[in-house]
Amino acid sequence: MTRFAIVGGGAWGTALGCLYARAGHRTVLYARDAETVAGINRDQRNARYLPGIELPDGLTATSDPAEAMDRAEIVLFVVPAQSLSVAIAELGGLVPPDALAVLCAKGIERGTGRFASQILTEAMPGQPLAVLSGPSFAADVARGLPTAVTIAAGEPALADRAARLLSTETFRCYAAGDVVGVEAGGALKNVLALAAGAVVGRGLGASAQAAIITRGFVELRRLGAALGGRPETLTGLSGLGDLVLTCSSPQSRNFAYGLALGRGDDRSGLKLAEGVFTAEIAARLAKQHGIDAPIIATVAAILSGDRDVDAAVQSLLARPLKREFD
Ligand SMILES: NC(=O)C1=CN([C@@H]2O[C@H](COP(=O)(O)OP(=O)(O)OC[C@H]3O[C@@H](n4cnc5c(N)ncnc54)[C@H](OP(=O)(O)O)[C@@H]3O)[C@@H](O)[C@H]2O)C=CC1
Ligand SMILES: O=C(CO)COP(=O)(O)O
Repeated sequence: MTRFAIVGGGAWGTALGCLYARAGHRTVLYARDAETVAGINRDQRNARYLPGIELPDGLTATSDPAEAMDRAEIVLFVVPAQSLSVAIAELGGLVPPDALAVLCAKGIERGTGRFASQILTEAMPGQPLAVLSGPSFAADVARGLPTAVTIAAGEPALADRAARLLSTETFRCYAAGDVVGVEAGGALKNVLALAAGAVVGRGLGASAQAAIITRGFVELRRLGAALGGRPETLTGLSGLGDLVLTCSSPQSRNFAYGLALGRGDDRSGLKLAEGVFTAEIAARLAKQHGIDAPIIATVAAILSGDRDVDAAVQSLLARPLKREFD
C-alpha cells in the first residue's frame, strides 16, 4: 500500500483518486471547495466535476491540506496549468521532502511559458518529480476502463519506479526520460483539439478533420522538438496518442469547446478547456523559436477575436503551396 495525496478535486483528480483507492492505496484528496469534500465523503460522489460515477469507499477528501499530505509518499498535483503556481505556493511546504510529486496538468503557464515541471522545480528544488500524461479521459479512468499513459522523470530509475507505483491493472504506465517532450505533447494537443472541434463544428467534414489533425501533428512535433522534446516522445502516448483521442471525441472538453466555436454557440458555460489558455503562449513560443505553426497561430487568433472561423479556414487554405516534409 502506498500513501497518495491528490491536490485538486476536479474531474481528473477525482478519477485518479478512484483509480488508486480501488487499487487498495491510502488515497486522500485535497479540495478547497467544502461542498466537493462533503459530496465525496458523504455521498461517494463528485456531482460537480464527475457526475454519474460512484466513488469507491477508500477515497476520502479533506479541505485540510496538512491532513492530505500527512506522510504522503506520492503527491499528485491535479489542478489546471494556470493554477499550479498558486497551488504549489500554498501547499508546497507541506509536501514531505522525499515524496514523489506527480504533475498531471496539461498546459503552459501563460505569463511565463513554463511547463509544470519548471514551475515545481523552481518552487521546490530537489523534490523528486514525474510528469503523467497520455490518452485518459477522467470518466473512462474513473469507470475502470483501460488505457496506457506515459510517466516521465529526469532519471531513468525514478521514471521506472514511478511507472511501477502508478500502474494498476487498468492503467498501464510507460516510463520515459523526456519530461519536456511529454509535457509539450500534453499541452499542444489541447490547442489542436480546439482546431479539430472547430472544423467539425463548422461542418467542414471528416476529410478536413483528418487533415487538420495530421498537419497539427506536424506542428506539435516541430514545436515540441524546439522546446527540447525528443522526436520519438512526440509520437508516443502523450503526443500522438492523446492528440488522436482529444481531436476525435466530443467527450474531450477541448474538442467540445472547438465544436462550439465552429458552430458559433455560446461558450460561457463550458467546462475547463486548457487549450484556450495555452494557445496564445504556444503561438508566441513558436514565433520565438522560428517555428512555422499556422494552425496553432490560427487558433490563438480566433480565440483573441482577431479572426472568425471562416476567415481562418480561408487563410490556412490560401497559404503558398509547399512540400509536405521539409
Ligand atoms: N479531465 C480529464 O479527463 C483530464 C484532465 N487532465 C488535466 O488535469 C488538469 C486538471 O483538469 P481537471 O481536473 O479535469 O479540471 P477541472 O476543471 O475538472 O477541475 C479543476 C480542479 O482544480 C481545483 N483548483 C484550481 N485551482 C486550485 C488551487 N489553487 N488549489 C487547489 N485546487 C485548485 C478546482 O477547485 P475549485 O472547484 O475550488 O475551483 C477544481 O477542483 C488539467 O490541466 C487537465 O488538462 C489530464 C488528463 C485527463
Ligand atoms: O487530456 C485529456 C484526455 O487525455 C482530457 O482532454 P480534455 O481536457 O479535452 O477533456
